[in-house]
Amino acid sequence: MSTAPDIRTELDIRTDPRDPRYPAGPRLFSRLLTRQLFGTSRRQNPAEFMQSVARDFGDLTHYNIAGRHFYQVNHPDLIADFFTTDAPHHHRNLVMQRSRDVLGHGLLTSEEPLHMRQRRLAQPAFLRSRIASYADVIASYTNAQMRRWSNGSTLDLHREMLELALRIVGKCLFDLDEINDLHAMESAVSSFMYFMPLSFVPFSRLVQASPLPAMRRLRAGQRYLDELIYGVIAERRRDPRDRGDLLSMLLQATDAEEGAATNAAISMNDTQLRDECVTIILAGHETTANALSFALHLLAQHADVQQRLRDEALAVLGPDRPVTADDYPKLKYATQVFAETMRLYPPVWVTARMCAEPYQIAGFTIPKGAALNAPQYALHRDPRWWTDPDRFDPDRFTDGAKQGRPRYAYFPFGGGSRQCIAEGLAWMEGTLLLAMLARQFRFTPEPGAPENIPISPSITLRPTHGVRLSVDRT
Ligand code: HEM
Repeated sequence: MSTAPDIRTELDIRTDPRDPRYPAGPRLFSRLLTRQLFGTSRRQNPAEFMQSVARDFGDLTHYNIAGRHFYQVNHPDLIADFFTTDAPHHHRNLVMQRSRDVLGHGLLTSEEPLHMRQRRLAQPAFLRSRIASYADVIASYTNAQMRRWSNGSTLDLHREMLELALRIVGKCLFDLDEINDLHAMESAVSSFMYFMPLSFVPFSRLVQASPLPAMRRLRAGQRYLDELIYGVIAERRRDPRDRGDLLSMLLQATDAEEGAATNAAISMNDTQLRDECVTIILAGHETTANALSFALHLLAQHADVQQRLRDEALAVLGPDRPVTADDYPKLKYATQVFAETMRLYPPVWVTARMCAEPYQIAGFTIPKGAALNAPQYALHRDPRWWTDPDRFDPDRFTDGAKQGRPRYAYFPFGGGSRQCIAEGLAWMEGTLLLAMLARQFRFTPEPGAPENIPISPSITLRPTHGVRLSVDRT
């Protein structure tokens, strides 16, 4: 996707009237009390909370939770700084730091300079030429999944998309034709996702070592994935042919920059490979599945958009030919639908960091240890950049429409040196999959289903109760 030009606009920065050292923000205790006493509004989820803070207090906001400083940046210019000039002052946030217990030191959790080195090594696996071959995987696995759907049935499409995305990542990463034990893999991955927000609570290490069922599942999941991944790595070391998958690329990767100093090729050891594989499974599975599930929900709610998507899919792909990577750039409307879905329901709904050393934003000093949030959810629904922001309208993403917005009014894949390494793959996967699904099936909501789907913002943004739709062959 081409990006919008850099348009800079005036910032709305306000000072806290009670303490000029801080930017304005809500007093959480009084807010909570008012709500308890007067029931002034329904309970907000964290994504809606950040959206309301941005709306009520300006472009840089501050609040205290349990004695900890939180700063939230709500303007595209500040988001641009967050990802570029301010990034050297940041560490990974607390959740990512504690997630090293299960993820190790992969791309998501590592700090510089390790992160940069690993990124250099992993980058070739995600180049355009390489990911083109994954289109065949996407096509055949999507066809296989659709064959299991009986005409006229009602399905939880969120479950279906989670399963499909996991099969696709298993094949693209390891060339696993059939994940032997999909259930074990799913439960390992979901126990990890369950653990990540928990890592925020005090004494989480004690909780993790406890005999609680969820923690037992976490440890079993860790053992299962370790066995699987180390097994595949050992087999590949014995027979290092290129299988065309991500792991082959990671195994071949050598760091010329570091190697130059020692005159030897530097590559990843088994632990680093394991950490990157677990990271890719986790980062590549739920994000994609959630985006696709929300897209299907929106398509079911908007029959006109669904029909336009189907018309394009039939025009580009014909009625039954398998898709290829060459189809991807021609499926312009499908890409717009995927883009607009991630505007309304960004799978990564907030980018969080921790302040590593004091620095200034808009004249305010950010103290060491403060939490920093750049909320995709709030920026993507800010009426300054999006007219009628809650309306689903894929035409916001025509080339012309994109020109009028600042680069960081929209950032589902983050930015700067930590921008999603697989962004190209994710766009291709989302676009091809949506076109294939709309070509074959019509999706309709269950009678009485709410138009606004309940959401759960945790590590990723999920549909709280899944996405139940009826599926009919076209
Ligand atoms: C719609 C799908 C996806 C979305 C919305 C998404 C979003 C993101 C975002 C926002 C980040 C940056 C996080 C941060 O700044 O802290 C990120 C990082 C990452 N993503 Fe994705 N992602 C998607 C799909 C994938 C896929 C398919 C893979 C792998 C196959 C993947 C692998 C990664 C990795 C390894 C990182 C860490 C990069 C680094 O720190 O250098 N993602 N993703």
